[in-house]
Amino acid sequence: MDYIMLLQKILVVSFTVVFFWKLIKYMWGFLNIEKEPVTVLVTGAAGQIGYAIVPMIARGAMLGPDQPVILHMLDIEPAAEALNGVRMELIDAAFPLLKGVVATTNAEEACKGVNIAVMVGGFPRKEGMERKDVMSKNVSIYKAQASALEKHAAEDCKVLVVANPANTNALILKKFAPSIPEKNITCLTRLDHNRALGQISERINVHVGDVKNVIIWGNHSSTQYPDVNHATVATSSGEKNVRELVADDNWLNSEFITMVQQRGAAIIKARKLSSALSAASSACDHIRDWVLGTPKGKWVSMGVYSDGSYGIQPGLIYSFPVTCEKGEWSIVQGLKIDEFSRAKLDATEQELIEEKALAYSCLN
Ligand SMILES: NC(=O)c1ccc[n+]([C@@H]2O[C@H](COP(=O)([O-])OP(=O)(O)OC[C@H]3O[C@@H](n4cnc5c(N)ncnc54)[C@H](O)[C@@H]3O)[C@@H](O)[C@H]2O)c1
Ligand SMILES: O=C(O)C[C@H](O)C(=O)O
Repeated sequence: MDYIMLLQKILVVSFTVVFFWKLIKYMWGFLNIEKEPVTVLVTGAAGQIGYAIVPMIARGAMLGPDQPVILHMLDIEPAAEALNGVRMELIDAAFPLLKGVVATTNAEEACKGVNIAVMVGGFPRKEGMERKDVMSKNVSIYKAQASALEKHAAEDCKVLVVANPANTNALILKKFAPSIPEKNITCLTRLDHNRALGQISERINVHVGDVKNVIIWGNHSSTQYPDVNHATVATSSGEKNVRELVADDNWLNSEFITMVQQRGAAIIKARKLSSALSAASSACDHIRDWVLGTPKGKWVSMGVYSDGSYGIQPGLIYSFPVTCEKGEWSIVQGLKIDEFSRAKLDATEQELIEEKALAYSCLN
Protein backbone atom coordinates (compact mmCIF):
# COMPACT_ATOMS: atom_id res chain seq x y z
CA MET A 1 0.00 0.00 0.00
CA ASP A 2 2.76 2.38 1.06
CA TYR A 3 4.60 1.55 -2.14
CA ILE A 4 1.59 2.40 -4.27
CA MET A 5 1.18 5.78 -2.54
CA LEU A 6 4.87 6.50 -2.94
CA LEU A 7 4.68 5.61 -6.61
CA GLN A 8 1.64 7.87 -7.03
CA LYS A 9 3.48 10.74 -5.36
CA ILE A 10 6.55 10.24 -7.59
CA LEU A 11 4.33 10.22 -10.67
CA VAL A 12 2.49 13.39 -9.63
CA VAL A 13 5.76 15.24 -8.85
CA SER A 14 7.41 14.10 -12.12
CA PHE A 15 4.34 15.07 -14.13
CA THR A 16 4.22 18.51 -12.48
CA VAL A 17 7.95 19.15 -13.08
CA VAL A 18 7.71 18.12 -16.74
CA PHE A 19 4.53 20.17 -17.21
CA PHE A 20 6.04 23.36 -15.79
CA TRP A 21 9.32 22.84 -17.66
CA LYS A 22 7.42 22.53 -20.96
CA LEU A 23 5.29 25.56 -20.06
CA ILE A 24 8.38 27.68 -19.35
CA LYS A 25 9.99 26.56 -22.62
CA TYR A 26 6.78 27.33 -24.51
CA MET A 27 6.41 30.77 -22.92
CA TRP A 28 10.08 31.48 -23.68
CA GLY A 29 9.47 30.72 -27.35
CA PHE A 30 6.14 32.56 -27.30
CA LEU A 31 7.68 35.69 -25.83
CA ASN A 32 10.41 35.31 -28.45
CA ILE A 33 13.12 35.89 -25.85
CA GLU A 34 16.44 35.56 -27.62
CA LYS A 35 19.50 34.09 -26.01
CA GLU A 36 22.38 36.46 -25.30
CA PRO A 37 24.89 36.35 -28.19
CA VAL A 38 28.08 34.32 -27.75
CA THR A 39 31.26 35.94 -29.01
CA VAL A 40 33.37 33.63 -31.16
CA LEU A 41 36.92 34.49 -32.23
CA VAL A 42 38.40 32.97 -35.39
CA THR A 43 42.08 33.69 -35.95
CA GLY A 44 43.53 33.27 -39.44
CA ALA A 45 40.03 34.18 -40.61
CA ALA A 46 41.14 35.32 -44.07
CA GLY A 47 42.61 31.88 -44.79
CA GLN A 48 40.97 28.78 -46.22
CA ILE A 49 39.59 27.27 -43.02
CA GLY A 50 38.56 30.73 -41.85
CA TYR A 51 36.57 31.29 -45.04
CA ALA A 52 34.84 27.91 -44.62
CA ILE A 53 34.13 28.15 -40.89
CA VAL A 54 32.72 31.66 -40.44
CA PRO A 55 29.49 30.98 -42.41
CA MET A 56 29.09 27.69 -40.52
CA ILE A 57 29.29 29.56 -37.21
CA ALA A 58 26.94 32.29 -38.44
CA ARG A 59 24.39 29.64 -39.50
CA GLY A 60 24.37 27.94 -36.10
CA ALA A 61 26.38 24.82 -37.01
CA MET A 62 28.71 25.39 -34.06
CA LEU A 63 26.45 26.57 -31.23
CA GLY A 64 22.96 25.64 -32.35
CA PRO A 65 20.21 27.13 -34.51
CA ASP A 66 18.84 29.32 -31.69
CA GLN A 67 22.15 30.78 -30.50
CA PRO A 68 23.00 34.28 -31.75
CA VAL A 69 26.69 34.95 -32.29
CA ILE A 70 29.11 37.84 -32.63
CA LEU A 71 32.11 37.01 -34.80
CA HIS A 72 35.56 38.40 -34.10
CA MET A 73 37.98 37.72 -36.97
CA LEU A 74 41.71 38.20 -36.66
CA ASP A 75 44.40 38.03 -39.32
CA ILE A 76 47.73 39.69 -39.99
CA GLU A 77 48.35 42.99 -41.78
CA PRO A 78 49.19 41.50 -45.24
CA ALA A 79 45.79 39.74 -45.18
CA ALA A 80 43.83 42.80 -43.97
CA GLU A 81 42.16 43.48 -47.31
CA ALA A 82 41.12 39.85 -47.78
CA LEU A 83 39.82 39.82 -44.20
CA ASN A 84 37.70 42.87 -44.94
CA GLY A 85 36.35 41.00 -47.99
CA VAL A 86 35.22 38.17 -45.69
CA ARG A 87 33.55 40.72 -43.42
CA MET A 88 31.73 42.20 -46.43
CA GLU A 89 30.50 38.76 -47.50
CA LEU A 90 29.23 38.01 -44.00
CA ILE A 91 27.18 41.18 -44.13
CA ASP A 92 25.93 40.34 -47.63
CA ALA A 93 24.81 36.88 -46.51
CA ALA A 94 22.40 38.48 -43.97
CA PHE A 95 22.63 35.66 -41.42
CA PRO A 96 19.79 36.06 -38.90
CA LEU A 97 21.93 34.70 -36.03
CA LEU A 98 24.87 37.00 -36.70
CA LYS A 99 24.63 39.97 -34.33
CA GLY A 100 27.96 41.62 -35.04
CA VAL A 101 31.27 41.27 -36.87
CA VAL A 102 34.68 42.59 -35.92
CA ALA A 103 37.47 42.18 -38.48
CA THR A 104 40.84 43.29 -37.20
CA THR A 105 44.58 42.80 -37.28
CA ASN A 106 44.87 43.78 -33.64
CA ALA A 107 44.99 40.73 -31.35
CA GLU A 108 43.93 42.67 -28.26
CA GLU A 109 40.82 44.00 -30.00
CA ALA A 110 40.04 40.57 -31.44
CA CYS A 111 40.19 38.85 -28.03
CA LYS A 112 37.90 41.29 -26.18
CA GLY A 113 35.07 39.48 -24.41
CA VAL A 114 35.57 36.29 -26.39
CA ASN A 115 33.67 33.20 -25.13
CA ILE A 116 34.97 30.73 -27.73
CA ALA A 117 38.33 31.06 -29.49
CA VAL A 118 39.06 29.02 -32.60
CA MET A 119 42.76 29.45 -33.30
CA VAL A 120 43.33 28.75 -37.00
CA GLY A 121 46.04 31.33 -37.72
CA GLY A 122 49.61 30.18 -37.74
CA PHE A 123 52.80 29.97 -39.70
CA PRO A 124 52.84 27.19 -42.32
CA ARG A 125 55.92 25.15 -43.16
CA LYS A 126 57.56 26.49 -46.31
CA GLU A 127 60.00 24.84 -48.68
CA GLY A 128 63.45 24.40 -47.21
CA MET A 129 62.39 25.24 -43.67
CA GLU A 130 63.48 23.16 -40.71
CA ARG A 131 60.92 21.94 -38.15
CA LYS A 132 62.59 24.13 -35.59
CA ASP A 133 62.08 27.28 -37.69
CA VAL A 134 58.36 26.57 -38.08
CA MET A 135 58.04 25.73 -34.39
CA SER A 136 59.84 28.89 -33.39
CA LYS A 137 57.46 31.09 -35.50
CA ASN A 138 54.38 29.39 -34.08
CA VAL A 139 55.68 29.52 -30.52
CA SER A 140 55.97 33.30 -30.76
CA ILE A 141 52.51 33.63 -32.37
CA TYR A 142 50.86 31.44 -29.69
CA LYS A 143 52.73 33.13 -26.89
CA ALA A 144 51.48 36.57 -27.99
CA GLN A 145 47.92 35.44 -28.67
CA ALA A 146 47.78 33.60 -25.33
CA SER A 147 48.62 36.86 -23.58
CA ALA A 148 45.91 38.72 -25.51
CA LEU A 149 43.33 36.04 -24.57
CA GLU A 150 44.55 36.04 -20.97
CA LYS A 151 44.01 39.80 -20.72
CA HIS A 152 40.83 40.29 -22.74
CA ALA A 153 38.80 37.08 -23.20
CA ALA A 154 35.85 36.10 -20.99
CA GLU A 155 36.90 34.27 -17.83
CA ASP A 156 35.38 30.96 -18.96
CA CYS A 157 36.62 31.23 -22.55
CA LYS A 158 36.92 27.86 -24.31
CA VAL A 159 39.84 27.54 -26.72
CA LEU A 160 40.25 25.22 -29.70
CA VAL A 161 43.61 25.25 -31.47
CA VAL A 162 43.46 24.11 -35.11
CA ALA A 163 46.72 25.49 -36.53
CA ASN A 164 49.59 23.02 -36.73
CA PRO A 165 51.40 21.75 -34.78
CA ALA A 166 47.99 21.86 -33.07
CA ASN A 167 48.78 19.96 -29.85
CA THR A 168 51.97 21.86 -29.15
CA ASN A 169 50.52 25.25 -30.12
CA ALA A 170 47.78 24.55 -27.57
CA LEU A 171 50.40 23.69 -24.96
CA ILE A 172 52.21 26.98 -25.54
CA LEU A 173 48.92 28.85 -25.38
CA LYS A 174 48.19 27.15 -22.05
CA LYS A 175 51.58 28.15 -20.68
CA PHE A 176 51.12 31.82 -21.51
CA ALA A 177 47.47 32.10 -20.51
CA PRO A 178 47.70 30.73 -16.97
CA SER A 179 44.40 32.21 -15.84
CA ILE A 180 42.43 30.28 -18.47
CA PRO A 181 41.55 26.96 -16.81
CA GLU A 182 43.63 24.13 -18.33
CA LYS A 183 40.41 22.21 -19.06
CA ASN A 184 39.41 25.06 -21.40
CA ILE A 185 42.37 24.63 -23.75
CA THR A 186 42.04 21.93 -26.39
CA CYS A 187 43.22 21.08 -29.90
CA LEU A 188 41.49 19.61 -32.92
CA THR A 189 41.70 15.86 -33.55
CA ARG A 190 37.99 15.60 -34.36
CA LEU A 191 38.86 15.79 -38.04
CA ASP A 192 40.94 12.62 -37.67
CA HIS A 193 38.11 11.06 -35.66
CA ASN A 194 35.60 11.88 -38.41
CA ARG A 195 38.03 10.58 -41.05
CA ALA A 196 38.21 7.26 -39.17
CA LEU A 197 34.40 7.05 -39.03
CA GLY A 198 34.28 7.82 -42.75
CA GLN A 199 36.78 5.08 -43.67
CA ILE A 200 34.89 2.44 -41.67
CA SER A 201 31.58 3.47 -43.18
CA GLU A 202 33.03 3.24 -46.71
CA ARG A 203 34.63 -0.12 -46.05
CA ILE A 204 31.51 -1.89 -44.77
CA ASN A 205 29.03 0.21 -46.69
CA VAL A 206 27.02 1.59 -43.78
CA HIS A 207 26.00 5.15 -43.11
CA VAL A 208 28.68 7.13 -41.28
CA GLY A 209 26.06 8.18 -38.69
CA ASP A 210 25.71 4.53 -37.65
CA VAL A 211 29.40 4.18 -36.75
CA LYS A 212 30.59 5.44 -33.37
CA ASN A 213 33.29 5.34 -30.72
CA VAL A 214 36.45 5.20 -32.79
CA ILE A 215 39.32 6.87 -30.93
CA ILE A 216 42.18 9.07 -32.05
CA TRP A 217 44.99 8.83 -29.53
CA GLY A 218 47.84 11.33 -29.32
CA ASN A 219 49.15 13.88 -31.76
CA HIS A 220 47.42 15.42 -34.77
CA SER A 221 50.24 14.12 -36.94
CA SER A 222 51.20 10.95 -38.74
CA THR A 223 51.97 9.23 -35.41
CA GLN A 224 48.35 9.50 -34.24
CA TYR A 225 46.70 6.17 -33.48
CA PRO A 226 43.21 5.64 -34.91
CA ASP A 227 41.81 2.83 -32.72
CA VAL A 228 38.67 0.84 -33.60
CA ASN A 229 38.84 -1.70 -30.77
CA HIS A 230 35.82 -0.20 -28.99
CA ALA A 231 33.99 1.13 -32.05
CA THR A 232 30.54 -0.14 -32.95
CA VAL A 233 28.01 0.05 -35.77
CA ALA A 234 24.26 0.30 -35.26
CA THR A 235 22.58 -2.48 -37.26
CA SER A 236 19.00 -3.74 -37.48
CA SER A 237 19.99 -6.51 -35.06
CA GLY A 238 21.62 -4.20 -32.49
CA GLU A 239 25.11 -2.75 -32.05
CA LYS A 240 27.94 -4.76 -33.59
CA ASN A 241 31.64 -4.43 -33.05
CA VAL A 242 33.54 -2.84 -35.94
CA ARG A 243 36.18 -5.58 -35.91
CA GLU A 244 33.48 -8.22 -36.24
CA LEU A 245 31.80 -6.45 -39.16
CA VAL A 246 34.97 -5.55 -41.03
CA ALA A 247 36.30 -9.08 -40.46
CA ASP A 248 39.76 -8.12 -41.65
CA ASP A 249 42.17 -7.39 -38.79
CA ASN A 250 45.00 -7.11 -41.24
CA TRP A 251 43.35 -4.14 -42.96
CA LEU A 252 42.32 -2.55 -39.66
CA ASN A 253 45.82 -2.87 -38.17
CA SER A 254 47.70 -1.52 -41.16
CA GLU A 255 46.05 0.09 -44.20
CA PHE A 256 43.21 1.69 -42.23
CA ILE A 257 45.61 3.26 -39.70
CA THR A 258 47.93 4.59 -42.39
CA MET A 259 45.03 5.93 -44.41
CA VAL A 260 43.71 8.00 -41.49
CA GLN A 261 47.21 9.12 -40.47
CA GLN A 262 48.02 10.22 -44.04
CA ARG A 263 44.64 11.61 -45.03
CA GLY A 264 45.76 15.21 -44.56
CA ALA A 265 48.71 14.62 -46.90
CA ALA A 266 46.42 12.90 -49.45
CA ILE A 267 44.11 15.94 -49.47
CA ILE A 268 47.09 18.27 -49.98
CA LYS A 269 48.26 16.10 -52.90
CA ALA A 270 44.79 16.16 -54.49
CA ARG A 271 43.87 19.81 -53.87
CA LYS A 272 47.32 21.36 -53.72
CA LEU A 273 45.89 22.90 -50.57
CA SER A 274 45.25 21.41 -47.16
CA SER A 275 41.82 20.29 -45.99
CA ALA A 276 39.52 23.21 -45.25
CA LEU A 277 35.82 22.33 -45.38
CA SER A 278 36.30 19.11 -43.40
CA ALA A 279 38.57 20.91 -40.92
CA ALA A 280 36.02 23.70 -40.48
CA SER A 281 33.12 21.28 -40.09
CA SER A 282 35.04 19.16 -37.57
CA ALA A 283 35.99 22.26 -35.56
CA CYS A 284 32.25 23.05 -35.36
CA ASP A 285 31.59 19.44 -34.22
CA HIS A 286 34.31 19.78 -31.56
CA ILE A 287 32.88 22.97 -30.04
CA ARG A 288 29.23 21.91 -30.43
CA ASP A 289 29.76 18.65 -28.54
CA TRP A 290 31.91 20.36 -25.91
CA VAL A 291 29.32 23.09 -25.24
CA LEU A 292 26.07 21.21 -25.82
CA GLY A 293 27.18 17.71 -24.77
CA THR A 294 27.85 14.37 -26.45
CA PRO A 295 24.87 12.06 -27.04
CA LYS A 296 24.41 9.25 -24.49
CA GLY A 297 26.64 6.25 -25.19
CA LYS A 298 28.84 8.13 -27.65
CA TRP A 299 32.31 9.56 -27.24
CA VAL A 300 34.46 11.79 -29.44
CA SER A 301 38.19 12.52 -29.69
CA MET A 302 39.62 15.78 -28.38
CA GLY A 303 43.18 16.94 -27.79
CA VAL A 304 43.12 17.78 -24.07
CA TYR A 305 45.51 18.38 -21.23
CA SER A 306 46.68 14.98 -20.00
CA ASP A 307 46.01 14.14 -16.35
CA GLY A 308 48.00 10.88 -16.61
CA SER A 309 45.05 8.78 -17.83
CA TYR A 310 46.11 5.64 -19.74
CA GLY A 311 49.68 6.22 -18.51
CA ILE A 312 50.17 9.27 -20.73
CA GLN A 313 52.59 11.84 -19.33
CA PRO A 314 50.68 14.61 -17.53
CA GLY A 315 51.20 18.04 -19.03
CA LEU A 316 50.93 17.11 -22.70
CA ILE A 317 48.02 18.04 -24.93
CA TYR A 318 47.12 14.52 -26.07
CA SER A 319 44.04 13.26 -27.92
CA PHE A 320 41.80 11.02 -25.80
CA PRO A 321 38.26 9.67 -26.07
CA VAL A 322 36.01 12.07 -24.17
CA THR A 323 32.38 12.57 -23.31
CA CYS A 324 31.02 16.06 -22.67
CA GLU A 325 28.31 17.27 -20.35
CA LYS A 326 27.36 20.78 -19.17
CA GLY A 327 30.28 22.34 -21.01
CA GLU A 328 32.93 20.03 -19.52
CA TRP A 329 34.78 17.13 -21.12
CA SER A 330 35.87 14.01 -19.25
CA ILE A 331 38.23 11.35 -20.48
CA VAL A 332 36.51 7.99 -20.96
CA GLN A 333 38.12 5.71 -18.40
CA GLY A 334 38.68 1.98 -18.13
CA LEU A 335 39.05 1.03 -21.79
CA LYS A 336 41.15 -2.08 -22.31
CA ILE A 337 44.41 -1.30 -24.12
CA ASP A 338 46.04 -4.32 -25.78
CA GLU A 339 49.76 -4.66 -26.48
CA PHE A 340 49.46 -3.44 -30.08
CA SER A 341 47.58 -0.33 -29.00
CA ARG A 342 49.93 0.32 -26.06
CA ALA A 343 52.91 0.59 -28.40
CA LYS A 344 51.00 3.03 -30.62
CA LEU A 345 49.84 5.18 -27.66
CA ASP A 346 53.44 5.36 -26.46
CA ALA A 347 54.91 6.21 -29.87
CA THR A 348 52.64 9.23 -30.40
CA GLU A 349 53.23 10.30 -26.77
CA GLN A 350 56.98 10.19 -27.45
CA GLU A 351 56.56 12.48 -30.46
CA LEU A 352 54.62 14.96 -28.31
CA ILE A 353 57.33 14.88 -25.62
CA GLU A 354 59.91 15.73 -28.30
CA GLU A 355 57.71 18.49 -29.78
CA LYS A 356 57.26 19.98 -26.33
CA ALA A 357 61.03 20.01 -25.75
CA LEU A 358 61.58 21.64 -29.15
CA ALA A 359 58.89 24.26 -28.47
CA TYR A 360 60.31 25.05 -25.04
CA SER A 361 63.81 25.36 -26.52
CA CYS A 362 62.41 28.07 -28.84
CA LEU A 363 61.37 30.08 -25.78
CA ASN A 364 64.95 30.57 -24.68
N1 LIG B 1 44.12 20.25 -36.66
C1 LIG B 1 43.63 19.94 -37.85
O1 LIG B 1 42.88 18.97 -37.98
C2 LIG B 1 43.97 20.75 -39.05
C3 LIG B 1 43.36 20.46 -40.27
C4 LIG B 1 43.64 21.25 -41.38
C5 LIG B 1 44.53 22.30 -41.28
N2 LIG B 1 45.13 22.54 -40.08
C6 LIG B 1 46.04 23.67 -39.91
O2 LIG B 1 45.25 24.86 -39.79
C7 LIG B 1 46.04 25.98 -40.15
C8 LIG B 1 45.29 26.88 -41.11
O3 LIG B 1 45.04 26.23 -42.31
P1 LIG B 1 44.49 27.06 -43.56
O4 LIG B 1 44.36 26.07 -44.66
O5 LIG B 1 43.34 27.88 -43.19
O6 LIG B 1 45.74 27.98 -43.84
P2 LIG B 1 45.78 29.36 -44.65
O7 LIG B 1 47.22 29.61 -44.95
O8 LIG B 1 44.80 29.37 -45.76
O9 LIG B 1 45.28 30.42 -43.56
C9 LIG B 1 46.03 30.75 -42.44
C10 LIG B 1 45.69 32.17 -42.11
O10 LIG B 1 46.37 32.49 -40.88
C11 LIG B 1 46.83 33.81 -41.00
N3 LIG B 1 47.84 34.07 -40.00
C12 LIG B 1 49.18 33.83 -40.04
N4 LIG B 1 49.77 34.27 -38.93
C13 LIG B 1 48.79 34.78 -38.13
C14 LIG B 1 48.76 35.40 -36.88
N5 LIG B 1 49.89 35.59 -36.20
N6 LIG B 1 47.58 35.82 -36.39
C15 LIG B 1 46.44 35.67 -37.09
N7 LIG B 1 46.40 35.09 -38.30
C16 LIG B 1 47.55 34.67 -38.82
C17 LIG B 1 47.32 33.91 -42.44
O11 LIG B 1 47.44 35.25 -42.88
C18 LIG B 1 46.20 33.17 -43.15
O12 LIG B 1 45.15 34.03 -43.55
C19 LIG B 1 47.33 25.41 -40.70
O13 LIG B 1 48.30 25.44 -39.67
C20 LIG B 1 46.96 23.98 -41.05
O14 LIG B 1 48.10 23.15 -41.04
C21 LIG B 1 44.86 21.80 -38.98
O1 LIG C 1 47.77 21.16 -42.86
C1 LIG C 1 48.18 20.00 -42.84
O2 LIG C 1 49.40 19.71 -42.82
C2 LIG C 1 47.22 18.85 -42.88
C3 LIG C 1 46.12 19.00 -41.89
O3 LIG C 1 46.59 19.01 -40.59
C4 LIG C 1 45.12 17.88 -42.08
O4 LIG C 1 45.07 16.98 -41.24
O5 LIG C 1 44.38 17.93 -43.08
